[in-house]
Amino acid sequence: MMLRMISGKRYYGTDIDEEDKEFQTLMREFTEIQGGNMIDFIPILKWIDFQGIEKKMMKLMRRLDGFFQKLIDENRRNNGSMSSDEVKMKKNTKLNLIDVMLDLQQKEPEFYTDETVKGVILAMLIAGSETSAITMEWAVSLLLNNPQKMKKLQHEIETYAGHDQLLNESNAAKIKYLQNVITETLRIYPVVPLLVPHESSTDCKVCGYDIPKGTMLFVNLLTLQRDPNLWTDPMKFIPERFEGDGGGGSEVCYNMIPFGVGRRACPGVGLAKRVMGHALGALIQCFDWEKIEDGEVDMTEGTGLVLPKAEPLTLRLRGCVELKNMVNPYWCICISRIEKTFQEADLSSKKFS
Ligand code: HEM
Repeated sequence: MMLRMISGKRYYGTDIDEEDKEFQTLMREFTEIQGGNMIDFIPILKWIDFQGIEKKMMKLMRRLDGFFQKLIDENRRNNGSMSSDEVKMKKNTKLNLIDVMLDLQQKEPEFYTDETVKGVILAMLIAGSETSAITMEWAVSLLLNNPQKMKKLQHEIETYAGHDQLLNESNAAKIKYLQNVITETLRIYPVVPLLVPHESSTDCKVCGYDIPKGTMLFVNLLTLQRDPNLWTDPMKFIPERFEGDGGGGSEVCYNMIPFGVGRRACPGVGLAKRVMGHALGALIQCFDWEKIEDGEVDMTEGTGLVLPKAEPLTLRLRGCVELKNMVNPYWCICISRIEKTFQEADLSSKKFS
């Protein structure tokens, strides 16, 4: 989805070509290297970088840079020297992010350089893809371990969207319980558990402690959002706690800040909530979900800059509704690990109407 917004292209699906493979490899390598990178957090490790992370990252960034440059050049060739209005008219379709940035480049070339455009592409991909996918994986796992909540959510979705139509973006945004499920998931499993490193620009005091200028500061969301002094039964999955006034912890009180707060807070919060609500809601509307293993889904946390599950979620889905006007129910399988499970289980779409 992020890629389609950025370049109008789609590198995932069944018809995979060389370009798709190259992109998937680059993204996987980036995640792997970044996941094992402690240098940004403990700078002294830079001097004993035995895994050669910095070198590996620089090499990878050169390849990524080349890939993004090709995307930009392609858009530039397609659009010629047209303004965004002309491009829009010509394509009779929505513009992608590169189109918009190239249009800005025409107006302010010294600011919107290709370097800047590539930086924005990278930031969108890195910050916007795994975060939402991993949160949905945690949400589904929590729902499987709490069947009553799953039933309640299915009922709410059915009440809003019925069986005749696939849940759409605006329906999903109105289902309060669905939004509460996502909020509660982000409380227990905040996907960016230490936010991103911040640095004090002047000497200051935080909670009575003197913080000198230039100190790297982390915010530990796991401690904050699971604090028994702030939350009743903090490790229990209770989406209902956000009903009414929030029932313990609203973002205003800073008890819960999965998207950060202030000037450098996540700018993708609106998009993320919409995407997760829509995708998760549609998946739950279309399928009954079953655990494969006996017992509870393993909720062990993995390591990395983001907070993945240690063990990828594997599950069995059974189509539970036949929706009218729905060409391919698989459009909504957007969690790559789930998609992989489908492919492995050889549940081709024809078998699955
Ligand atoms: C579940 C989904 C997401 C979560 C939990 C999340 C969380 C965060 C957090 C905690 C930060 C750091 C804030 C801070 O340090 O104070 C951040 C930064 C950022 N996020 Fe997200 N994010 C999500 C989705 C997205 C999406 C979909 C986009 C892209 C459109 C995005 C774009 C960004 C960018 C560009 C930054 C850096 C902002 C800056 O440094 O000024 N995020 N996000």
